[in-house]
Amino acid sequence: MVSQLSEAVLDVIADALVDKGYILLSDIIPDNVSLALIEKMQAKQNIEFKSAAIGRGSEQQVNTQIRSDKISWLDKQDVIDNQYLSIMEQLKNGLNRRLFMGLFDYESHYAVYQPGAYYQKHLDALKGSQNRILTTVFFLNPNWQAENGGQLVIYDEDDSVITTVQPELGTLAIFLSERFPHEVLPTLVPRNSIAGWFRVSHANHGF
Ligand SMILES: O=C(O)CCC(=O)C(=O)O
Ligand SMILES: [Fe+2]
Repeated sequence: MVSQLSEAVLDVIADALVDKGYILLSDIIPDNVSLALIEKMQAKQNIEFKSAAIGRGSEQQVNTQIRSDKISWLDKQDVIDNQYLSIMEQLKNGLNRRLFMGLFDYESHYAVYQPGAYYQKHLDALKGSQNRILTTVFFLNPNWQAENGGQLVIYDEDDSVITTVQPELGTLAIFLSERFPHEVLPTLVPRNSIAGWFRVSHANHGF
């Protein structure tokens, strides 16, 4: 069964993106999907995860000074990955209908931050690059304790903290990729998440 995002939830998300550029949600991904994603991550750990790189194309490099998570990309062909991806597809269509954002595709990876891992403050997209438009981060850690660290800190354009997000199971953060610098504080215990980005089609932008 494919879970459905209600029109009311899509309205709330669209309004928040217009008003503030970001939103934190809980309870929009059904528990059975979250649990399947957790199991999937646990099964994959240590086999299929690779050190995450920064930069794009030929400039890609692993730099553990900046980020030290390990990642594994989601795949539409995988039944469990597809449960999450189909909800993101509904989000994409719902936002395009409401805001004419022209979101075209979505790429996402599981990420595991082992004890000591972090991701220094960064933007997910260069201003004006029109590559990554909207970022999503979905957390998969039941009973997260604040003293574990590992929070996602989101800053405004003047580098003041807007919000500090505990990576608790079921929380989904959505924010405009070019607008909000953010960082993952060092975690003391393993921290699991799925980070994803909606992109526009380059074909629509003269490339
Ligand atoms: O896991 C998180 O809280 C955010 C990860 C992140 O910022 C990224 O992968 O670009
Ligand atoms: Fe990021």
